[in-house]
Amino acid sequence: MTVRQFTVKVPASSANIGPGFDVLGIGLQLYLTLNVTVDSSKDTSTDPHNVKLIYDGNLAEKVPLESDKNLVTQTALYILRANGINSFPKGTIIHVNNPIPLGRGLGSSASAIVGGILLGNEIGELKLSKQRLLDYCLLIERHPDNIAAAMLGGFVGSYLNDLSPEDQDHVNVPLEYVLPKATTPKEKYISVPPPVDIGEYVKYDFNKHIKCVTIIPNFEVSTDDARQVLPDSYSRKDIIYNLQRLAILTTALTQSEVNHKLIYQAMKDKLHQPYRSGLIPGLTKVLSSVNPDTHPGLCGICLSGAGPTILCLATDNFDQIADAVIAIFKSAGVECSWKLLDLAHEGAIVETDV
Ligand SMILES: Nc1ncnc2c1ncn2[C@@H]1O[C@H](COP(=O)(O)OP(=O)(O)O)[C@@H](O)[C@H]1O
Ligand SMILES: N[C@@H](CCOP(=O)(O)O)C(=O)O
Repeated sequence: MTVRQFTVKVPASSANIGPGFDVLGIGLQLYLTLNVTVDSSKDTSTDPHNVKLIYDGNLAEKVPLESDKNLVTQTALYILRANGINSFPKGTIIHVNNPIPLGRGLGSSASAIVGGILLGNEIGELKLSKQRLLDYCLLIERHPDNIAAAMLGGFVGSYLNDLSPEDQDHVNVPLEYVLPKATTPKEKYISVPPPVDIGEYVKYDFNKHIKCVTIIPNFEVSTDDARQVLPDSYSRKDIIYNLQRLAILTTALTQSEVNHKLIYQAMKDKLHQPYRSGLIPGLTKVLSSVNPDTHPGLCGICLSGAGPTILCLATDNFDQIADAVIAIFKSAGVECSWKLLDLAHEGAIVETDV
């Protein structure tokens, strides 16, 4: 009888940080954990790929426990298949603990994908680097911002490389070929590794006095839906508006003396937030009424990821800032909870139990 045990731990994330749509992300100290045991004496044969999944967390009733339907195990099966392995070993038991709320803009899907890729890397003993594992993640979540933050931790910027036409076709395959559905023909399953170096990533410093106040409305916005409402093209004026702020923001957040007003202005956006306001009652008012003059200590305010969570970066007065946002949402008929979170500087890890 062989027993193997390890734990995968992946931080939540907040993507975009205002002007950095699909570019910036920060890892947050709220962790998806996968406690994995492989014990060949345990019978897991009722699952098509030998896994018994146990899930604790928000909206647990919505999370499938079959390995070919659950995002974490589907993702692990993709990286295993791409490396010649078609199943988990017999007796694989995965206990998932997920405090990251689903569909709220705190990167739950990015954490699940990064967790699934690390799970597959460990189960298959593939020993791939994080840079290479990010290539696998990007075949599933095709914007790098929160994937990079979840994998690497800290405050991260990323871009996607120009690929050859064949590599670009590979990256653009329908998602159901990467994470097959029951209706996907077997011959369409992606079972080869992704192109190498799909993206590039840099970690910036981040002033340690700046904390993340996350105000979480009690409804979900699917990231897919929130991307559907965005236009296909933008005016030169709006693109320049965001580029100017992005250039200032990545340095402003690193400076030892926090310049609240500079950060506040640099966190404004014209590429995604205005279009998403139709999905999030109260958003326009929240973004226009809570500022460093009305709420000292606030550095900047933006939609977290695709929303509906609001991210306030702040050095002080966290409760008052959260209360102000909650009151505005309440007047729009939306109830919220909130969390004060620090940056997760380290990113995703695998801890092997002896
Ligand atoms: N730990 C998890 N296990 C299984 N599925 C998950 C997990 N985390 C997220 N998901 C899936 O991802 C969906 C949310 O993804 P998405 O719309 O991108 O929102 P988010 O902003 O939370 O990433 C969930 O409804 C669920 O289907
Ligand atoms: N850049 C993406 C980020 C989505 O983040 P999520 O946490 O909401 O999944 C976007 O804004 O669409």
